[in-house]
Amino acid sequence: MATQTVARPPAQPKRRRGAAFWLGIALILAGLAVLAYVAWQFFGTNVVAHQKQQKIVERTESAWRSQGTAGASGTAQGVELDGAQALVRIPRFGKKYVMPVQAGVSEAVLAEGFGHFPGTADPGQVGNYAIAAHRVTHGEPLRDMPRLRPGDTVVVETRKATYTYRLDTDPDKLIVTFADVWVIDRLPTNPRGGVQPAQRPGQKLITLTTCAELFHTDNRMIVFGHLVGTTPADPGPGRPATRVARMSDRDALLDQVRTKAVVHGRVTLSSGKEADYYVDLRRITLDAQAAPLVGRVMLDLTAGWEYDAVGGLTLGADPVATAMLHAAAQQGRSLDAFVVRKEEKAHGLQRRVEGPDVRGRRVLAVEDTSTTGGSVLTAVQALREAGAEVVGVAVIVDRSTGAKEKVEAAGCDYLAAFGLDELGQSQT
Ligand SMILES: O=P(O)(O)OC[C@H]1O[C@H](OP(=O)(O)OP(=O)(O)O)[C@H](O)[C@@H]1O
Ligand SMILES: O=C(O)c1cc(=O)[nH]c(=O)[nH]1
Repeated sequence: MATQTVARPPAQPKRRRGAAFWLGIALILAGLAVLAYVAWQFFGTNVVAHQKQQKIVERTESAWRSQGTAGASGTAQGVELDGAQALVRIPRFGKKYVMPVQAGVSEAVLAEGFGHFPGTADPGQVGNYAIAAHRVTHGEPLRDMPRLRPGDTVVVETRKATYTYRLDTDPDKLIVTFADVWVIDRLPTNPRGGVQPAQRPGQKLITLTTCAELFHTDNRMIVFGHLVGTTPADPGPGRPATRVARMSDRDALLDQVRTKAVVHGRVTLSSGKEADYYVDLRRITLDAQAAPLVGRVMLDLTAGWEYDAVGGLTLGADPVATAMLHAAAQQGRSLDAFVVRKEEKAHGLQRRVEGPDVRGRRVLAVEDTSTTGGSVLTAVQALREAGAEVVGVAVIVDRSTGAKEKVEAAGCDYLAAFGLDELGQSQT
């Protein structure tokens, strides 16, 4: 059988790869390395940081449980060996949100959660407890900082106590450069005269700082708040109960409102609307046990505002204002009260706003409950006509039926000590 042979093609001369080829490969590899680095920074560090932060939280809680309030601890490079200095919870960020706080603001500390600015107050102390955290990368503890609102709480737990701070400012309204260190001063005073805490010495403040934008920036977003409650920690197993857990004023007042003031049944409201429940806060503001709590809680709620007289539309506002007057006096602070009549008095001095003159003064308008906001806005209008500057509106219970929006549309900030959710009511 004849065999066929296939002629082999002539061997190709080997092509030599030029410098341009290798340069291209090097650039691609460098590009991939940069991409990998960016991906690591933006995603990888988050995964690792979350795991690390959770471990620190667990270690901290277990150390506090086993050693009690007097437990021993040591530090290395500012970081407690047996866990964090404190744990921060921010209810607006969800029930599961808990982050460790460690001493200093070095990269190593901030990679593990919050850092506590050296030289600033400790939690619960007079002065300014100033803490910082990343907005992107390393677990992103403050990614959602712009969602925080005045009135939100920040809860700081230490081995010895739990401190509840209430935020007074809007993070979107204060962006500073990294060189603006006044924000962590004992009593921060804005050199440009903008957003700042109330300028009263002796307050217990908190400052949260993070990056102002999601990508690299030297600007910082800032929010200020003040202490509204302290609950000493349980001393731990086998330790003498020298201090027992005590309800905060706010919790005690909420308990009083829930048990004494909420009445179920069909009612017609002041606005003429109908509802399935009524919050009769006169049963609170005129109650021997609850009224002193009203004074302290409302002062705490509005500690971020500067005013020297308080009152509102008679009758609901009257005992709220006098409770605040007495609570302020107990704290060594001078606070006048006033009453806004529903109509100008036809005889006597024919005044609409009774009490010390409010002309030219910064005043707070209060209310026991707000439904439509109509009553408190009547007071705001009368106060403005009387020459007062209304710094804000504060109510004990907000029924979540549009009062906040209406008051804000009239140019006043609005704060409520309790919302509908805390009373366990739905919106009718
Ligand atoms: O936000 P609004 O829709 O205005 O409703 C709230 C108002 O209703 C209640 O007072 P009410 O009118 O019953 O009068 P009183 O204070 O004289 O009892 C309450 O004390 C508020 O003042
Ligand atoms: O809207 C109102 O009139 C109103 C509601 C409420 O819960 N409590 C109250 O005193 N007034």
